[in-house]
This record gives sequence, structure tokens and C-alpha cells, in this order.
Amino acid sequence: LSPSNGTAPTPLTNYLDTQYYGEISIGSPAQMFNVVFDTGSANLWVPSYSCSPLYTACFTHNRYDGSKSRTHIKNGTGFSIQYASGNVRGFLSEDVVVVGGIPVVQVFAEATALPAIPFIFAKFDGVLGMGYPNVAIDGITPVFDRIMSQHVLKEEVFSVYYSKDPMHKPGGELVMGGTDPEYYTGTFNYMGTSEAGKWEVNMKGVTVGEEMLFCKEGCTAVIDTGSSYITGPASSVSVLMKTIGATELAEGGYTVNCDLVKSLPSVTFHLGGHDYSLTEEDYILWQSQFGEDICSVTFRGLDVPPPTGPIWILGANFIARYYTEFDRRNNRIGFATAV
Ligand SMILES: CCc1nc(N)nc(N)c1-c1ccc2c(c1)N(CCCOC)[C@H](c1ccccc1)CC2
Repeated sequence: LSPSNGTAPTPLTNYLDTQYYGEISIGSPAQMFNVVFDTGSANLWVPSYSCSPLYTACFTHNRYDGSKSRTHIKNGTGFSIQYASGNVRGFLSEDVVVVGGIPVVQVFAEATALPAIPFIFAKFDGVLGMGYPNVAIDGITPVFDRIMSQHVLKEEVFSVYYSKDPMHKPGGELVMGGTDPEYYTGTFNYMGTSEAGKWEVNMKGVTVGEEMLFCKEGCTAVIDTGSSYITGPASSVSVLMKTIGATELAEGGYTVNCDLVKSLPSVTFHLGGHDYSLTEEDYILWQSQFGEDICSVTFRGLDVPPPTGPIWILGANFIARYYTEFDRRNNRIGFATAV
């Protein structure tokens, strides 16, 4: 912990602008893990040493071995968590977890069932949920709450920077206790979270080019550091894709003709009295595969059933453009222009 200002930075790695993760340790002596700091969930899990060999994804990642840690405390309660892209099952354990140099005694899950789809594609080992306690499975106190109760942070906030340039070092940064002026310009615009207990805000509309096409009566937007893309209701996203001339791929992705990219309209999200625009540079992933250019659109249709849905999820491609401060003290989210 940098003694001078009560903030604790963790550098993040950027994998293809779609996965951002940083290092934590669990146990004594320290066992190292790469985790996504995920505002869309509130539990910590890492692959378990006792993961069945049936699950290949466990063996391509670091696994926690409680028997090798002198501070391990056995628990054994069952655990299961669902994400939009996949589910994880396992059991609970307790040990010393160190995040940004701050140690906490933490109940977390050891994953014993890690489906290959999608975890074989995960560059990270596990997930550290940065959500509110009331979304935590099994009522477990989340890591950030345990850190706040130590009163070592200058402010009860954390901030996330996701770089957009794979060559940029670091690929991103989580700051607990404040913000990092190195990674944003201008001032923060704040908006209250829509219901205390989730990192979501009321959105007043989505504009494509100059025309407001979606969410005209208002809707909910989740600010989700654990999602790669922006998702919206499937019907809205398919209209959006038609408007920009994108074609749908088999697995639900969209591509556009790379020659047309520069003429694509901006997509603007109206949040908290301010407009947050993404240009084609922000929402087109330009990849070269087998010598040809593929321009995929980083929007996905996703229908989240009521009462949670219908919602828009603003993920990594949004956060890469707008540096985000998550304020637990005031239950608000702040955006500033990322550099
Ligand atoms: C971080 C946990 C999480 N939290 C929340 N709120 N939403 C979702 N969707 C995830 C989630 C679960 C699993 C995976 C994931 C994300 N991935 C994306 C990392 C995003 O890092 C910022 C990768 C991926 C690769 C290929 C295709 C789909 C997904 C690996 C698999």
C-alpha cells in the first residue's frame, strides 16, 4: 500500500482488448492467480487443485492447493455461480488473499467444475467480484468490503482503467481507494446507482448517429468490468446491426465490411445527464486472420429475463473509452474521458 495516499494500485493485463485481468495471491506461502476484477459479480473463485481431470479448463490454469497453505481454513459448503458466458461450480474455503498489497482473510470458492466452453478461452484463472454484498452468492462478504472495513483506503471507491492499445503498458489498472490521474483527462461526471446494491444506472436512451433508436422510455445499464462487450436486448441490437450494415455470424457475433468502418455512425449512451459516445474505433475490433482483415462489432444481443432485465450491459469496450470510478461511499458511478 503506497503509504502516502491510501490507494492501492493493481496493474492489469490486456488480452486482445477483450480480457483484462490482474494478479492476486491466496495462501501462505503465496499461490499466485490472475483474476478479472468484475463489477458484475461479487464472489472470488479460482480453480481448485481437486478439480476433476474431466475439466480441461482447470488444467490450463493455476489451481489453489489448500494443503500447501498454512493459513488455509476448511469450509466445504457448495458453491455455484452463473455468468452470461458460463457457469462455475465448486466448494468454499478460507485463506489469506492479498490484493494490491492489502491482505484480507477471505471466504472464496475453489472451482471443481469449470466448463471448457467458455473457460478454455479464459486467459485468467479466476474472478474477483467487485459487486455489492447483496449480489454475493452464499452471503459471503466480498473482498472489497473486507478491505474497506480495515480503514486503510483514503476513499471507499475503486477505479478501473482498461487500455485500448495492446502495446500499452500496463494493459490497464485497478486502483482501490481513489483514481489515477495518469489515465484520464477532464473531470468526472457522476450518477447515482439505480438501486443501492448494484453497479447499474438509469439510462435515458441510446442514439445511433443523430437518431435516438432505443431505450426511449429509459432503461437500466449495468457497468460491468467483467464483460468484454456491450450487450443490449436482442431485438434492439439486431436493429442496431442492420442500421450499421453488419451481418450476423453463427455464434451470435457481428461483422462489418472493413472498407465501410470509417463511415459508421457513433453510438451514444445517455447516462446521468451526459452523453457518452462510442465511435467506430471504440466498437469495431479490427483483426487480421489468415491474412485477411475481419472487422467484428463489439455489441452482442442478450436478453436478460425480468425482473433483472431487460438491460444494457456496458463492458470493457465502453470502460476503455470512459475511465470509471465506482463509489461505494456515495453509491454512485463516475466517468471521465480515458487517455
Ligand atoms: C469475468 C467473469 C464474468 N463476469 C461477468 N459479469 N460477465 C461475464 N460474461 C464473465 C465472464 C465469464 C466467463 C468468461 C468471460 C467472462 N470472458 C470475458 C472476460 C472479460 O474480461 C474483462 C472470456 C470469454 C472469452 C470468449 C468468449 C466469451 C467470454 C472467458 C470466459
